[in-house]
Amino acid sequence: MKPINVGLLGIGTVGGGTFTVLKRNEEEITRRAGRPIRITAVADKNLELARKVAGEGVKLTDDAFAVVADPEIDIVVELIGGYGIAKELVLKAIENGKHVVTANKALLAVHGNEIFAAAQKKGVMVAFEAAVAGGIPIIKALREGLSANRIQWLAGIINGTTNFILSEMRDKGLPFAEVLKEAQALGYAEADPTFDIEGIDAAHKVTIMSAIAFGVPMQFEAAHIEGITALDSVDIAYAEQLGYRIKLLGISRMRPEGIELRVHPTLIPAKRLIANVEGAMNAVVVHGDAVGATLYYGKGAGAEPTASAVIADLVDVTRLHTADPEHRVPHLAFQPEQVRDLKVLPIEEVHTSYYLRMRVDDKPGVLADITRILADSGISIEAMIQKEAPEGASQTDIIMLTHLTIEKNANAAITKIEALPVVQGKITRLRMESLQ
Ligand SMILES: NC(=O)C1=CN([C@@H]2O[C@H](COP(=O)(O)OP(=O)(O)OC[C@H]3O[C@@H](n4cnc5c(N)ncnc54)[C@H](O)[C@@H]3O)[C@@H](O)[C@H]2O)C=CC1
Ligand SMILES: N[C@@H](CC=O)C(=O)O
Ligand code: NA
Repeated sequence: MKPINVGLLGIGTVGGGTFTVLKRNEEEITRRAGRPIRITAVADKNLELARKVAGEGVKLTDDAFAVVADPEIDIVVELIGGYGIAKELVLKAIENGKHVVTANKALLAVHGNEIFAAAQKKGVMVAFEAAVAGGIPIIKALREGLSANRIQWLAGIINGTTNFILSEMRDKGLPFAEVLKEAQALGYAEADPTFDIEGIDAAHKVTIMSAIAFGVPMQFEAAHIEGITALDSVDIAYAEQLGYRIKLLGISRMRPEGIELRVHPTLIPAKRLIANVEGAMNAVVVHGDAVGATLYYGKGAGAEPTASAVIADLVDVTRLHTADPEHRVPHLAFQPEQVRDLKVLPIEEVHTSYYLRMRVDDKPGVLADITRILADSGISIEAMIQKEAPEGASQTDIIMLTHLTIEKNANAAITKIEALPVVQGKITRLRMESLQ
């Protein structure tokens, strides 16, 4: 059977893993795909690296556009990253009638609407399993496995670097900067690690999941994004005492009036399976009206786990290469003309519950003042701890967990509580999700 020819753009962490796994499992993969999948050209601006990884028998170049223009290439695999040259290369590959496989979530979250429209017009596939949660087949699950459902919400630990940092800080008490360096050395972090720690990478991924779960366009620019840099280790400890874990979650929920799309540190009950996902592991919970809650778990970063998803896409594209475009699974799960223009809700309209930590004067009546403001705002309290003031101290910490409310309600109540003379400084507020 004639092999399918692949041009690999970028042979770094994921590109290197893809090359290695494809070679190692060649026989198994061919049995699945129906024909051999061969990387026949590699472009990397670091030619020495390309030579070292790919060896002999493959065309090597530092000009990625030469691969994209090569008439012998059937599928272009983009593993360079970023929104710059990667966008030009992907659009050029599509224009040249080539299928594209990419792990580039940044590119798809920001320019996906344009890229998928171009691919649709040209009748080529753009496959992106590796772009979300690395090796976990979450795109396949959302796009195909759950297609009977009205998906109601999804929430995931979708950034390995930050989950690794939170786990190491909690378990070993290591400082943030040290753990970040380790995550970089292990190949988990983005080229610019602020994308990881500020929640941007997770927002890219939840934007993509939201689009294919709900049949809406990519709306990254409307996502609410908070990372883990402002997180205080005292809150990690208080959350534990209350039976919760803090995880950086990407959350998207379908509501009749719009879509919630947000990334922030989140308290989740410690007894949930997802609360126990540690290190660079990822996990996503998807809730469908028919199936209920489903959980997907696995390695979300690293060379071979991500290569696993890239190659699964190569197998899919190879199988469907000769199929009529109408018989292929739609890029974004819904038929293109069925994509709905449902907008992302502002963060003030989000429905959630809260963890509040405040420093107060250690005087009688303080608690009554605070609970009155919350009650007047229609916010009920689920749990509370008041720390004993240390010997001789005149102030103490109160930690409260609230029931569900609307964010603007919580904001108004927090402003009123902060204005009380007995409350010192700003209130620390974290969102909580029950994930049931
Ligand atoms: N590392 C990981 O665990 C994961 C990475 N991804 C995504 O996969 C993509 C690749 O990531 P990594 O392999 O980690 O990056 P990397 O930095 O290890 O590899 C990128 C490669 O592209 C080459 N390159 C850069 N500019 C180029 C250009 N103009 N022409 C040709 N080659 C060029 C670099 O020399 C490098 O070898 C990114 O989009 C990333 O977000 C997705 C999931 C997991
Ligand atoms: N930097 C990302 C890599 C995979 O997408 C992460 O840490 O999850
Ligand atoms: Na995946």
